[in-house]
Amino acid sequence: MTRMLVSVRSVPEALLAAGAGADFIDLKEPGEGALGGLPVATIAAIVRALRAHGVASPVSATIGDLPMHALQRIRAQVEAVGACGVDYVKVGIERGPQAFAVLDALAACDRPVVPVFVADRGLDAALVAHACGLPFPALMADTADKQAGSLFDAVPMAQLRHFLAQVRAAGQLVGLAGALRTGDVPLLQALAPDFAGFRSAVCVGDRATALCPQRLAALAALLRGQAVEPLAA
Ligand SMILES: O=C[C@H](O)COP(=O)(O)O
Repeated sequence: MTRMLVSVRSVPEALLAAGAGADFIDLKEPGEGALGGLPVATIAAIVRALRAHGVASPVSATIGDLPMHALQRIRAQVEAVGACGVDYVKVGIERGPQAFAVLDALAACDRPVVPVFVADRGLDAALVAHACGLPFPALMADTADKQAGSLFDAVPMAQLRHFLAQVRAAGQLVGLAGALRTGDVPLLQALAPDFAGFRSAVCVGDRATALCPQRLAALAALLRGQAVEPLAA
């Protein structure tokens, strides 16, 4: 079964997502871009609060939307976020020649990094193959432009299948995200990634607004294969 990753920005949101059955709690500031970063003090506080409430689910956090040429800042931010006690540090990977060196540098970090391929212009199979040869625990695809439709609008199904097959063959976990909606669940179930990431689909309004408990519960049920009443748009 595809596990549910939910992106949250605060302690109350993190506890809400955990209570709704999120398998992965992902810490980010959705108002700051696709991989918007939270202050490290906030990340550390959320991790502490989750553990204090007995939530054992893995926690990931993003380093913010940094360009591929900012390798020093990427490294420093991976270290700072990793030191907050998260299980995974997510780093956005923009396609282009510099991305190969960034992946090499991330693989050499002492932190468990999950590269997130920014897939608005499709996935670069050579870049993915490079990441598959490095010791990352998981690889993800996501989109930057959340207004342009979902990941399934940006990347052909055949390319997504190939991505999953490549990552699985390397023994890594594979995750998909990108403005995924409840209507995309059948496509997700057809692909069966190890996990799928959500923010837009579980908010009251756009992804920068508050989490909606009803939408969270409905999505969790759908991913478990349960029938749910349609929610108002
Ligand atoms: O990592 C997952 C993302 O935060 C998903 O956000 P989104 O559903 O708005 O694309």
